[in-house]
Parts: sequence; C-alpha cells; structure tokens
Amino acid sequence: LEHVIRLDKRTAALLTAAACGVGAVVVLVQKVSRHQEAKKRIQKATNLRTESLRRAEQEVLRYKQSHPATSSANILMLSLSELTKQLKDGSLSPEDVFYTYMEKAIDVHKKLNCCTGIILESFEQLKTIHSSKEGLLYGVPVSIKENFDCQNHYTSCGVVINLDQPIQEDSVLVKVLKSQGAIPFVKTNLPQALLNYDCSNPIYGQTVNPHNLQKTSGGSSGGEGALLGGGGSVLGLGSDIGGSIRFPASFCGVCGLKPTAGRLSSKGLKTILPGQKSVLSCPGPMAKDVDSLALFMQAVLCDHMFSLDPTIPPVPFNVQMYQSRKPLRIGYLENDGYTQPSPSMLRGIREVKALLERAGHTLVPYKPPRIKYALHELIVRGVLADGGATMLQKLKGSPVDPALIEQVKPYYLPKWIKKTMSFLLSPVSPRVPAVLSDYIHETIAEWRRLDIDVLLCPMLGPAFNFFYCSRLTCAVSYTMIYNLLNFPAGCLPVSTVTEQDEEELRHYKGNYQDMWDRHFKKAVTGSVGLPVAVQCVALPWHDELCLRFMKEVEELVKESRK
Ligand SMILES: CCCCCCCC/C=C\CCCCCCCC(=O)NCC(=O)O
Repeated sequence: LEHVIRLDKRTAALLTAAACGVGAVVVLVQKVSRHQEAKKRIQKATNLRTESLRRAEQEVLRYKQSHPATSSANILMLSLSELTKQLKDGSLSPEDVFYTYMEKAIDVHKKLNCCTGIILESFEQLKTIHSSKEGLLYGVPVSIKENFDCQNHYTSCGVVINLDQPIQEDSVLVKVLKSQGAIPFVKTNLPQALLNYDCSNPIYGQTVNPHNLQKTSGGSSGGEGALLGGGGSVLGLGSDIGGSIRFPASFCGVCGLKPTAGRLSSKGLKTILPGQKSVLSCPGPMAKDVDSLALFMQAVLCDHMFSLDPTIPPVPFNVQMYQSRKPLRIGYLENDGYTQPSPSMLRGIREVKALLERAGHTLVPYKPPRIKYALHELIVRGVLADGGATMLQKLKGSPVDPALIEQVKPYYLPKWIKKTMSFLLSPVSPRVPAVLSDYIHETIAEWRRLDIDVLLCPMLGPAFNFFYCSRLTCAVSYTMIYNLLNFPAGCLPVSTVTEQDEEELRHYKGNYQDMWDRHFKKAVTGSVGLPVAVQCVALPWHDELCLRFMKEVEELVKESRK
C-alpha cells in the first residue's frame, strides 16, 4: 500500500509539473503571438502613413510644376483672419492655399514627426470646395488630432489595440468644419493612451518641439502643437482632459482654448476612459493667434452642430462679449501652493499683470481653495477610481512607451499593495489624499467674494526635456483644476525664457522640496529662448469672455514689444 501511495504521489507531482509546463508554454505562445500581432498592426499603420505622405508629396510636386507662380511664403505669413478674407474675396485661391500648407506640413513633419497621416480625401474635397464659399472657414486647411474620428482613418489614441478597423464616419466636429468650408488635411500625433502630456507612442513615435529638437512638443495634442508651432498648419483641433490643448500650446509657442466641456460636440472624439465623469474631456481649437481660436468657435457653434448633436446647448458665439473692452476685475495667481512655478512662468504672470493694470484693469490676488484636496481627492480619485485598470486594459498586447512607463508603473501593482502604500505613505508624503466636498461651488463662491470676472494664472512651461512628463503628473495642477471645475481656460505665449530665468532656476527648490520638485527643475533646465505662456480662465459657459481676455493680453504684449 505504501508503495502504491508513493507511486501516486510521484504521478501527481509529475502531472502537476507537466500541467505547469503546458500552462507556461501556452502563456508564452499567447504572449509571443500577441507581440507578433501588435508588430503587424504597427507596421500596417506606419506603412499607411508613409504611403499617404508619399502620395501627398507627389500631388504637391505636380501642382507646383503647373502653378510656378504660387507665392507660398506670402500665404504662410498670413494670419487666419487675413487668409479667410483673401480666400473670400478671391485674391487667393483655395488650391494655392491648400497645396502650400500641404507642402509645409510634410516638411515640418519630416523634422518633428508630428503627423500620423495625410487625409488623402482632402484632395477630393478641394475639387468641390467652391460650393462652400459661404462657410466661415472657406478653403482653410485644418489639422486634426488623431483621436477625432475621420472616415477611412484609424482612431488609435496611440494604442495598438485600437488599430483594428478604419473608422466608418467622421466625428461631428469634422463634419461641421467641412460644412463651413474647412479642409481637414492631416491627422496629428498624440501620446500612448492620451493620459499624458508628452507626445510619444509605440505606433508613430515621439513628436519633438519646433523650437528645440531636444525637448518634447508636450501633449497630448502634441502633434498639433508642433505642426502649428513649426508653421505647417494655421488652425488645429485638439482635445483636453488635464491640459492637453494648453500644454503643447505653451511648449510650442501657440494659442489654445479648452472650452467649457459640453459647449462643443464630443461625438466621434475618442477618450481613453469613456464613462469617467469626474473630470471632463473636451475638444478645442489651437492656432497662432487668439482671433483664430474665436473664429473657430464662431464657425462650429452653428445650427449644423446643434442638429448633429442635440445634447449641445444651441448657443451661438457671442460676438459682443468677445469684442467688449469694458475694464475687468481680474484675479491673479502666482503660485497654487502645489507646483512652484518655474522662474519664467512667474515672470510671465508678473509682466502680464503689470500690463493689465496699466491698461486700467483691477488685479486681485487669488488662491485656489484647497488645492491638495481638489487634486488628490477629486481628480486622482475621479480619474483613477479603477486604479488605472481601464488604461492598462488598453495597453495590453503592446509595448508601453518609454514616455509613459514611469506614470503607469504604480497602476500595475496589485490592489492590496496600492491600498497599503496609500495608507502607509499618508503621514510621510504631503502629496497623498484628504477629504471630499462640493468644490466647484466653493470655488465659484470665492470668485463671487472677490468679485472677479476672470483669472490670470501660470501656464506650465517651458517645454520639458524628454521622459519627464510621465514622472511629473503632479505638474498638471495649474491646468487640470479647470477641467475638474469645467471652467473655460486658454493659454497664449507672452515671452521667451531668458538667461536670467535659467540662472534663477538654479535656486529653484519647489513648494515641497521633494522628489517631484527635483524632477521639475531638471525637466525645464536648458530652455533659453523657448516660449513662455500664461493661462486665462473664466466661469463656465463664458468661453467668449475667456477669449476676450486672452485677446486683450495678446494685444498688450504685442504693444509692449514695439
Ligand atoms: C499627485 C497629484 C496629481 C494630480 C493629478 C493627477 C491625475 C493623475 C492621472 C493621470 C495623469 C493625468 C495627466 C493628464 C495629462 C493631460 C491629458 C489630456 O488632457 N488628454 C486629452 C484627452 O484625453 O483628450
């Protein structure tokens, strides 16, 4: 009997070992085949991009040979309002404008890797564009961030799992832009899974900054920022859940508006956390000047959008509010108490504050109520309520991009470890959760108490060195708070980094003097000459007031340079 038991034990051990072996082989085979599948999909997507660029380049060459008199340099110098005027009165042809921007976009892409593909259908659209002459954007080539659905193109959001089928239908905003005579001509790059303010993914690679190739363009609408900053587009469409329109605008020296979420249609705009409602994502324009942002808003806030997406309040653009010049009471913020601004961010605020005061506005110091609570309790717990599980789901079967890895490492930890770490770290780390409350109304009450119309606050910058964005999620404090509050917020360039700013950075300590503060200092080091921006904010649904404030800052800065 003993012999039989011993034999049975041995058999059981052998069978268990064999089962484990088979299991391991199955897991390995699955992993290898997922990896192969991912490689195939990436190859297919990049081949499509290369082919679209090749065909577009050929078409440009053909056009240039038959139209040698086209004055490209002159077209590229025009602001959007001048361009639309000349297209309308016929002094410029849509063909000349289209081929000029197509050539320039390809050229900029070759330097900055900012496009995920050319929208070849735009060549067809150009042939019938004369029927849209009444449109506010007649003949204007517009660049589109990759996460907006465009018929026949992928909407990957930088993740391989989404490289499944090309999209069947244009997003609402793309349809509306076309009906206003705009020509969506190129799709632009973004970071893997969108929840990052760098601009790199395993499909299309890293987009770099037009002012310094050693810096990131910022993200997530980083392809837009780079293309616009490099002069390859005059108007772009981005999206923003934490600053993704404003970061690349700031890093690349262009303007961007995150409108009130719900003002523009998000139908056909892909996000990585569908159903997450605590912090709202929304589409918005990016361009070289504030008037272009306003023109975009005026064009898309039309009956066509309201009928394609009846969830959007049918409120057209308030031109009167945009053009008003009545003196404002302006709250101003120098340091939110969370991320200490870099010297150039702070100088930007102080210089603009002085210009606004000289122009007759009243400036009132402002501090966001309970910033740590808003960031930790409301934003982190809202966006990462599932411990990052939804995001990790999207990364399955594909390499994690080096520009994202530091951010997602903690998401991979088992739930019990995350909970224990959060509990254990709370006494030692000042940057870990607090309590809940009705924060939006508390903030509005503070605005009412101070009697302020708008807010001037720092905009993160200058452009970061590579691989720092994923280590510095805490630096979204100046932008993501307005997604949480759902206040419209825009940013515009006001200066460039000086030698003096760089010198002062050597003494930067940060509000906490912790690991993040040390990372921040390294992230913005070596930035002389790069753009410096400020952020302008208004109350919900007052998008036109936000733009009007931005416009005034833009004019005052321009005037001060004369
Ligand atoms: C430790 C406190 C930090 C406060 C905020 C942390 C929130 C953590 C979650 C993820 C990081 C978010 C980075 C956001 C970057 C901008 C993303 C964006 O706007 N994407 C656009 C879009 O999704 O359309």
